[in-house]
Amino acid sequence: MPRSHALDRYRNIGIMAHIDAGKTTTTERILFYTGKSYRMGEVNNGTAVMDWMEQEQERGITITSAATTCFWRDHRINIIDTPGHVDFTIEVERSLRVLDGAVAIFDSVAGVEPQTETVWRQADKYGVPRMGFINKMDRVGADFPGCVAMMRDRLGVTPLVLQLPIGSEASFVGVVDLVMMRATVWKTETLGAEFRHTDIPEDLQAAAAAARQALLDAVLDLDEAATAAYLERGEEPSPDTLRACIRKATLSGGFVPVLCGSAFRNKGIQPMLDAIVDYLPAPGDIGAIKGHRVGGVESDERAANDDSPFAGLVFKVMNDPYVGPLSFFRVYSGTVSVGDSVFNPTKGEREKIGRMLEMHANSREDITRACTGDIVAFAGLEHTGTGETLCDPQKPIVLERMDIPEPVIEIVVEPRTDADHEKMSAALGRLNQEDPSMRVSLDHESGQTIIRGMGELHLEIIVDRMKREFRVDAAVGAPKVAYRETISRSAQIDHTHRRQMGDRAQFARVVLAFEPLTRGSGFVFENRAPVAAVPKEFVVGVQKGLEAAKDAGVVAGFPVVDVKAILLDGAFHDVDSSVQAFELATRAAYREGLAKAGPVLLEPLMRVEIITPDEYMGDVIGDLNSRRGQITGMDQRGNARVVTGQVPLAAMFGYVNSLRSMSQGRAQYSMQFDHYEPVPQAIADSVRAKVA
Ligand SMILES: Nc1nc2c(ncn2[C@@H]2O[C@H](COP(=O)(O)OP(=O)(O)OP(=O)(O)O)[C@@H](O)[C@H]2O)c(=O)[nH]1
Repeated sequence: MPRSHALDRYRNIGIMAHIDAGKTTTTERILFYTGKSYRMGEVNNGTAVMDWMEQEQERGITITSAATTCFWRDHRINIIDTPGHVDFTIEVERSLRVLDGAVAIFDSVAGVEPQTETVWRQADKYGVPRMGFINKMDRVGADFPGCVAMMRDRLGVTPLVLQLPIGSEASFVGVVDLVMMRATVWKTETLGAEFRHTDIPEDLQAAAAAARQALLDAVLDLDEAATAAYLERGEEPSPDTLRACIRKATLSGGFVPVLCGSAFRNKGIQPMLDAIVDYLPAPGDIGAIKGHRVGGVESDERAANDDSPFAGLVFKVMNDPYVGPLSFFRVYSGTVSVGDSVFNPTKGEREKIGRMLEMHANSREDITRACTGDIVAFAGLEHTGTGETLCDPQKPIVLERMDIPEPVIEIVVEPRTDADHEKMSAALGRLNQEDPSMRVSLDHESGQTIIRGMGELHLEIIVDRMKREFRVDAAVGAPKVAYRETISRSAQIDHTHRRQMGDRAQFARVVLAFEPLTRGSGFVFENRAPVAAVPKEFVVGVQKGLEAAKDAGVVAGFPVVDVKAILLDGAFHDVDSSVQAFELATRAAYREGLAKAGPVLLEPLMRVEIITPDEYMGDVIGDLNSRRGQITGMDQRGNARVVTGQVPLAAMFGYVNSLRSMSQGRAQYSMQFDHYEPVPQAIADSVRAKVA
């Protein structure tokens, strides 16, 4: 079966934005104009077709990244929705991993907002070419040049202004197209509004000429012949030549085409679609995808074409009410058909491709084959989770895994009945498969289940889904800071476990050293004991003991990280020693050893940015200081002040309400995990007192 579109007619793109910049509205419009959305959803009344989950509709925010296929100018555009809320960074990373280009939506009044900056930096990491769409040109205070300047200043890019707005705020009617040097004006604001091309309005001619000149200066030297013709003979480049130069500049990174419009008023969407086709990369432009060494699988790469061995990445697993778990998948190389048996090299398991779907905004189509560049959903995969590779079993490759951020906040959930208990473990297993940034663990002492996540909202949504989708009835505790524990110096313990139980005795001796490691190393075990002192079978007991013990430290029972435990020596008895005896000896040695090694409590420190009108600046700073915050920067942005700082998460609960009342609702903030740091002694004491 031949492919429907050549690979150079594919665009796998993401739409990224700060909350409320208009990502959902813009996506909706794109789907409408590309003809796949039959009913126009409006975010304000909660029927947007991209937002499928109930929670999203209720909250009016986009949480999951669903992929949607649509068509424009005989190109196949796959849109991967990326969330704007920083609680969902992992979702952003996931989608950035599989998209080739992105459209960043800016609010013309707010400009470059903190989360856009965050997502922008993430996109830098993945080298994703981008274009900008300055939305909401109809809003009071819309400032196109201000936004462009902010892109330059805050994002450090060279904006390629391809349009100028005609009118602003209520009088915004269209754009000057600087490639064609003509105006595009929308007749009405209703959906499906037609546009017409006219001459550039007189009062914009000088500005348009200057902006066009700036554009030529920025990109024309990417085409030698065009530069020569222009410089020597004064010949203007043809639109195609100019577009080719803009494309080259965009793909090389650093240059960002900028367009404008108003998604809500249906202006500017069609030219944006043209620009996606003209300037954003096709899968072939990205080059071969690299795999990395894991276990027996060597590092390798795959060229992006149908003849390469099959390989691709599951970037999203979501539970679909009709089909069950759906795994969104990007094919990087080769092709895959229904009935194929493919290989998951991370799990070492085969998967059978039973059903394959192409997702549209509000319909799905069963397909039998997917080719390089396609984004499809597999139904019924058994073993594969988010971030894992599926490939040709004869040619295994592991495509890179994504960075998963540290969870900083936790809640305790207690199912009401035994039946709920069972449902809950199934539900959490499923949710975890969808979302590797949530962690589930069992408190060994209390037997309670603990869920850890990225932020209050993240946990709230997990619990909400557990209750609604999986019908689990559970008592849920208040969110708490996910503290960690570590040690500040090395210590060595020689512990002998001896116990008489009836006519049986238990014996094990372990010599364990505990050493601090650098942040982010986790808990590591090393065995250096001679086999004659501790035979292999008993080393298992030591490992088991540490495994169980590391979840609870000696300061206040939080997980222990950045510690190396080394088994140096030991002793056993032919009859009385057992795995269990070694496990018990290790647990005792662990408690003693950690207590000797200067244990400390670590807390998550958050990077906070607050944007406030000048008059509340003093209050905002005073309040941050009272929250143990450290101010790291103060800046002016437009007529607002920007305060940045680091504040312990523990001091930030309910901050949104304080800030609101402090500034009469005018200040905003955003917050993100930065690193773990030791807690001051007085605070550590109070945390311990609360836990005890
Ligand atoms: N005036 C005006 N309002 C707009 C425009 N585009 C979107 N909006 C409004 O801005 C609000 C946010 O729009 P969304 O499309 O939900 O923004 P979003 O970026 O998807 O937001 P999240 O899903 O929360 O990340 C809604 O009330 C929209 O109606 C626009 O062009 N002009």
